[in-house]
Amino acid sequence: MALLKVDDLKIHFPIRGGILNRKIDEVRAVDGVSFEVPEGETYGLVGESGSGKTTTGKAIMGLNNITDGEVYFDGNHLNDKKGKKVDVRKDVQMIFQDPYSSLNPRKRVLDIIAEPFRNYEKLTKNEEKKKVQELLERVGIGADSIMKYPHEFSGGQRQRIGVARAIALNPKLIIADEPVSALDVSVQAQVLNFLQDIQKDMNLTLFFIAHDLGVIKHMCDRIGIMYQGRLVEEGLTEDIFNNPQHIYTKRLVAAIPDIDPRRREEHHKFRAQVKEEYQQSFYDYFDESGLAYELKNISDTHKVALPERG
Ligand SMILES: Nc1ncnc2c1ncn2[C@@H]1O[C@H](COP(=O)(O)OP(=O)(O)OP(=O)(O)O)[C@@H](O)[C@H]1O
Repeated sequence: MALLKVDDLKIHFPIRGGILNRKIDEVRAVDGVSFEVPEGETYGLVGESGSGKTTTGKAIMGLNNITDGEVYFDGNHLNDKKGKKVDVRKDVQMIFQDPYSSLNPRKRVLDIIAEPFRNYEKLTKNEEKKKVQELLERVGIGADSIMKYPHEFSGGQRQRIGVARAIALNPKLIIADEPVSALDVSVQAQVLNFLQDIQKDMNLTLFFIAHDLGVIKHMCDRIGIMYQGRLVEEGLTEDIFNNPQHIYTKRLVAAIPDIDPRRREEHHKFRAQVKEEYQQSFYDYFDESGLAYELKNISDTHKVALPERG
């Protein structure tokens, strides 16, 4: 059974205006998204800025009001209006994009990491200290760092402290929202590998949000490609990379710089094909699919000239 099941999730935010502050329109941040994540696997949600990835992640954490659709976690219906409220705060933890702003600069590592479990476990001061030291060791930071402040650590180390805090309650699912995009490229791979080790060790399920397909390829068993609040394609990572179906996915895959010299020629061919297909299908697809779509926006984002209308 899937640990996480999201079924036709919709999250619309009202846009208010006028002197009466009435709802005049809405942003369809998430507009009918479905996927399942089996226990112990990593699911990647990829898409450009504003496509609805974070809004989906927050809905799983219970941090967003759901307009329509269902979220099930570990067999529990999380947004059943008539049913009993299910509290997933202990089982679902989040790690954030920016390790510089997500740790309180005025708190010591001891308090940062102990904070989540202080609400759940009544430990003595000594037991608490021991537990934090064990967690620090586990994430590869010396136990003697316990009295330090966040500014005394590098970005990669801070992200490890964020992970120590996230795993302190033995969660089942971790939502990682762009966990390495604020880090130097040189430390990104280290942090990703470390996350995978922790995942294996603890049989964690990971929900991984990123805009970088290279990162997603490295980490995920399955991926969903999100575009303007919808999943345009969804499946096993390998299948999506080897045989992308949707023109938007093809463009993302074609944009990955391929550093394997044996595949360079193949990749160049694929790029040329995608370019042609994109030109041909551009208006067909975007006009008829009903996706709200701003021409200027995509040409700016992808730094491409728009094709002539045929
Ligand atoms: N509380 C809110 N009220 C109104 N609109 C919102 C709210 N939260 C998000 N949105 C809008 O919903 C859309 C999706 O945002 P979201 O943050 O989920 O995208 P994203 O794919 O995670 O992008 P990024 O990578 O930039 O974080 C955006 O247009 C955003 O402006």
